[in-house]
Amino acid sequence: MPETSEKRFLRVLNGETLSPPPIWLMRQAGRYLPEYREVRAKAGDFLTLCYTPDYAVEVTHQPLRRYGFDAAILFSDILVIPHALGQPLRFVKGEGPKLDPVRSVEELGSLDPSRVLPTLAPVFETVRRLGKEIPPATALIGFCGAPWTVATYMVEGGGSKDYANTKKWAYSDPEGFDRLIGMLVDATTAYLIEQVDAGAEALQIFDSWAGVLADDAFERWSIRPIADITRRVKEARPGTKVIGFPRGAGPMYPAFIEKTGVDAVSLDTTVPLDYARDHIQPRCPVQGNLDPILLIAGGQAMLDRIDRTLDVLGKGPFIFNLGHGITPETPPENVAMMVEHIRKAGS
Ligand SMILES: Cc1c2[nH]c(c1CCC(=O)O)Cc1[nH]c(c(CCC(=O)O)c1C)Cc1[nH]c(c(CCC(=O)O)c1C)Cc1[nH]c(c(C)c1CCC(=O)O)C2
Repeated sequence: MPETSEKRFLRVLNGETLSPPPIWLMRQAGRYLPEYREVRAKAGDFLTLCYTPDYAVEVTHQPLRRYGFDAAILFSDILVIPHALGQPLRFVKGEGPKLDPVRSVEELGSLDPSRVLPTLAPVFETVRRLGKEIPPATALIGFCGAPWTVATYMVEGGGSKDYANTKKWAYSDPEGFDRLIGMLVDATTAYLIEQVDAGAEALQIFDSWAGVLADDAFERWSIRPIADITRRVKEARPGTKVIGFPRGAGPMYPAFIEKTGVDAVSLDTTVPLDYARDHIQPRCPVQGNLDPILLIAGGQAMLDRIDRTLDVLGKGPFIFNLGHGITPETPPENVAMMVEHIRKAGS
């Protein structure tokens, strides 16, 4: 018997196969929901939303109320780590996050790891409150960005198309770049342990830009730091479940699972279902991977793909999710249709 509670999401992380599968969506709290936009307007600034437990708890609840998802994910952002290290960060409407870039070992001197946990205290308060307030059958997921993905924002100063500044630093001064990655490993490990202590029941590590690295660079800057974080969190808090999301890793998914020690992986949209069933699911429970744009299109195309996904992955440990975050253009009624269809198909 699994040693966890009966929460369906945790049972699958422990290796059980459930029909219908548990469901949650990456970025399930967000701008596609009018009630989110209302709280967002009240908070004014996005970071104020993340750092005000009253607001963050409320927006975490919103998708649960509508759809009864099997898991809640803490409302915060992967970029609170650079912000808490002291790197100036703002969210510009229509442009996404903007940071004052750090591009050398010398510039790392402006960052202060001792600020991280005190600055993030409101996030831990949000987790504590969610643990008490979410429905008893709903699991609570904590999260962080993976060091590589967070580093791309820190070095580029925001989003990027080619990650050229980050790669130039990494390739020309790998030891120096490792200092940044090491700083992120330390800060992220402490951040995740605090989330577990506050009540997070599983953790997801988002490596959204892992797929732009060649195999040796993927090994050094995606796998190795995630392995370090996973090992250290599990040593400090035995039994903690960790889900990895090496988006775009393709045929490197199996090596990622073996070498990082994560308990489950989130599959991006490009991972073929048959490949996932044959080469990934035998190694660990999987989560994914509906194209978020199919959720905008809706209709029969969406329902057909859901059926095929359930058909191929539903015979093993599987959590229904998207292959990447839900987008602001998604009609909320399509999400309702998706959830209803999955639950009907499995009952
Ligand atoms: C790369 C990344 C970020 N943030 C995140 C990632 C990894 C996952 C992924 O690849 O999608 C993760 C994230 N961001 C957010 C959450 C909250 C929890 C949830 O999933 O509901 C989570 C898990 C809230 C958010 N984070 C952000 C919003 C929108 C902010 C707003 O309301 O204006 C939300 C709801 C802002 C954000 N945050 C980030 C960007 C690039 C942006 C701007 C682009 C965008 O707006 O989608 C960085």
